[in-house]
Amino acid sequence: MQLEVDIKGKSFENAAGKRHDVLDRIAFTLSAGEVGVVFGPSGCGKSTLLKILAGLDRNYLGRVVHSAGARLGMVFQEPRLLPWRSVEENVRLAAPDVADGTLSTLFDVLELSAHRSHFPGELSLGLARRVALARAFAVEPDFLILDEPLASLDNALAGRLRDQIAALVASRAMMTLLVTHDLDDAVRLGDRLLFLSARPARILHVETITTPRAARSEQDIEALKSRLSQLDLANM
Ligand SMILES: Nc1ncnc2c1ncn2[C@@H]1O[C@H](COP(=O)(O)OP(=O)(O)OP(=O)(O)O)[C@@H](O)[C@H]1O
Repeated sequence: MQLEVDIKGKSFENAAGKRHDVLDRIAFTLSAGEVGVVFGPSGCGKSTLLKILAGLDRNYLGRVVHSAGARLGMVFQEPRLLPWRSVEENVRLAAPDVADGTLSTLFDVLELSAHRSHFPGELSLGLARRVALARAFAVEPDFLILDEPLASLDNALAGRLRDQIAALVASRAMMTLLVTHDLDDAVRLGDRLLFLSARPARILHVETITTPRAARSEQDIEALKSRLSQLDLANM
């Protein structure tokens, strides 16, 4: 299972017909079992890139090749749950064939077991994000896209959710692509970090982390962060 991305450009037109270039050349591959992290300044085109990779936007130059039949799981910045359906129904609607055991394990890992019958309006943002993650994983995806899954959560909650995501990602050999603004999350979760430029986004630097996620010590993480934060990305 592999994703091959070779985007040569993406632009939008404003109401006056003026072209607005959002993506420049973006080429990379991602294999099953790998977590790619897209890291870039606000507004550089990350969500636009994810929409293209998810097949939601086909209006771009270049090509994106997925393996035939690849199942996609996607978690947006906003959890997008159906408000009139319970937590469990939200997940089952997306994954009607999910086995009861798989669902219980997922709810267990994401600490959602006590919330199965709650409705989205009763959930905090952190809980709603976990439901959106459960829904994406219940589909047993081959390609998982996570758009800033830890944004707007306090440090303790974000840390717990990051560990839960790491556990879920390790449980299935899929391709994962995660967008984040946070270098710490990037080096803790990613195998390949794609550093994007300001708009129109192009890849400035690719960092491949060879130490497996579970074997990365705090010292490794700090050393990596310190080296990456010294990259002169503005002048690449
Ligand atoms: N449908 C659209 N029509 C016109 N312009 C758009 C559209 N979608 C996005 N843009 C523009 O494309 C640029 C990149 O937006 P995008 O949301 O992809 O950036 P981002 O890197 O995900 O931002 P953030 O980090 O703030 O989430 C912005 O200038 C935005 O205004």
